Amino acid sequence: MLALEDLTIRMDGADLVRRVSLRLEEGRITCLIGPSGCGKTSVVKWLAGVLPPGMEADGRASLDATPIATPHPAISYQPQQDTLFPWLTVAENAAMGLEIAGASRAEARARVAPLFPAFGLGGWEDRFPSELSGGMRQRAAFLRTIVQDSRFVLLDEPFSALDAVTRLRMQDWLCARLEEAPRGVLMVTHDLYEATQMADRILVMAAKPGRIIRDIPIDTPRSERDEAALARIRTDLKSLLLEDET
Ligand SMILES: Nc1ncnc2c1ncn2[C@@H]1O[C@H](COP(=O)(O)OP(=O)(O)OP(=O)(O)O)[C@@H](O)[C@H]1O
Repeated sequence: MLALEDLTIRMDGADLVRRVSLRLEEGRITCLIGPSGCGKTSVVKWLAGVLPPGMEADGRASLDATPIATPHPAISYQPQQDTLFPWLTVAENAAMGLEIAGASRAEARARVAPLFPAFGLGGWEDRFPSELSGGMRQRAAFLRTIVQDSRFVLLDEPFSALDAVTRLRMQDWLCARLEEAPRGVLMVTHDLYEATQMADRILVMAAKPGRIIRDIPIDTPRSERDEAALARIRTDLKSLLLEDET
């Protein structure tokens, strides 16, 4: 289990995020939702160990109850922006995460190669990021992150640039992959459908300061979820988010 306890992030003397705690379990997806600017990305960046200079943070991370410093090899991270290296091909970019984690170039390429078709990138392996659409770049960045063997994965709006059908395909791919190889996922999303379809737990943040105001477990297995029950959860989520705006 990866635990984050009591994270407070300050900027210019004010609390941007106050006392956020959460736990990620292997095999479970936790979605983090909340209004724009409430600090979701900042929480994820802190866990990834890449909080920007100018933000100060107090908080504790632990892995199986042992305190850890971040960045940590058990945690991989896909930022909101695709951050592909423009001078590397799609195949080289996709393999980069594995190479940084210690795999040889050949081994990394062999691991990513079979995944390109499922990611809609078959035939684009030797192209450069500038030749790809925004959605393709996002899928290449997702591939680079998810192919790593880390026990925990932080995904910041991983499917935001995808069309509706591709988005459903990638959501299904991720859920199926997690059934085969359970990992703990923390996913930031603005899409309430995505959250209710995919999450085992939804954490709702409010703004000013950013804090968790609701923790909603969804215990029914994904394949057995009843649309009417999910619609009720989405209605509750909408009211919470609207209340926070007023
Ligand atoms: N690098 C930075 N330097 C200064 N301020 C920043 C930086 N990154 C974020 N902020 C500010 O911190 C606050 C929280 O931003 P953050 O990106 O964490 O929110 P968010 O909930 O993820 O938003 P969104 O849903 O729009 O992505 C915002 O007010 C934002 O303007």
